Amino acid sequence: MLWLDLGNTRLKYWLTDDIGQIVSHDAKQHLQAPTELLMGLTDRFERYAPDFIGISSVLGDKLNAQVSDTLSRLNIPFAFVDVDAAHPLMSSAYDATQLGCDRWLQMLGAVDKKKRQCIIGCGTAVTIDLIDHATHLGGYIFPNIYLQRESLFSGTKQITISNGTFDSITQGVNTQDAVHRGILLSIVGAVNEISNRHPNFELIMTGGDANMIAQHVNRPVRIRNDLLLNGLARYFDESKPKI
Ligand SMILES: Nc1ncnc2c1ncn2[C@@H]1O[C@H](COP(=O)(O)OP(=O)(O)O)[C@@H](O)[C@H]1O
Ligand SMILES: CC(C)(COP(=O)(O)O)[C@@H](O)C(=O)NCCC(=O)O
Ligand SMILES: [K+]
Repeated sequence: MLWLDLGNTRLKYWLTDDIGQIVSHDAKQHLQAPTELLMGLTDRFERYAPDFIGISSVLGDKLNAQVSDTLSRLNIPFAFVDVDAAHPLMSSAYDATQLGCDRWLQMLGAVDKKKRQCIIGCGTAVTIDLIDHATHLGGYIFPNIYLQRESLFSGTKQITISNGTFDSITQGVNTQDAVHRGILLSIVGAVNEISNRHPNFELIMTGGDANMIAQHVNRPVRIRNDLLLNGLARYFDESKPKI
């Protein structure tokens, strides 16, 4: 199988064998041109001859149509994930027509009916979602640290920071530190607040910035970078008659 995750910043793929073991995987920045990136990867995909391609995309109809065109040339059946708020593994209170399928798949990949879980996606957007014994209660969406820095940069005259590192939440005594530490605190603070409000929910983080954020959270966080892949596998396993 070939599994594709088209996020707002990166395309991730996993090639798995008959028993579900990963034989090849990678994550690449697509710079809003996922089809060009996919075309460059088709040789590699063809070499593994997957019998199905399962896709999670949050890139919208126009880019998804281009992705479909590109994949059609491989002559391998493929399907995009549709959010199902009444899935047998997890029901959701969220408007299913709006919920990002990556968010949903990350939850589907983690859900455990015996637990209370808080899934934090640390991608282009930071998302926090609460699941109570396999019912998705809803969540929150934040711009990630880089988007926050860009908006501060473009909305002010005296803040011209374009680089620097997000490594501390201690107060800053110069603009560069105040900006970076303030932004990191806004995300870490939100996670800590959710953690305080929902002390019985296990904190689970995934996505490109998970390690950076997790270090500053005041409660143990489980990092799981297999959630989306796990969600894709669970989804297509349930919907097998369709493929
Ligand atoms: N090699 C990399 N290229 C781009 N971003 C990376 C890389 N490694 C880690 N990241 C971090 O990953 C974040 C994007 O996370 P990701 O989960 O891939 O997002 P999305 O699903 O929105 O594409 C970026 O904000 C960046 O900080
Ligand atoms: C919230 C997201 C932008 C996160 O995307 P990502 O950071 O993984 O690229 C994406 O899941 C999305 O576009 N969702 C639609 C809005 C919603 O979930 O309500
Ligand atoms: K993502």
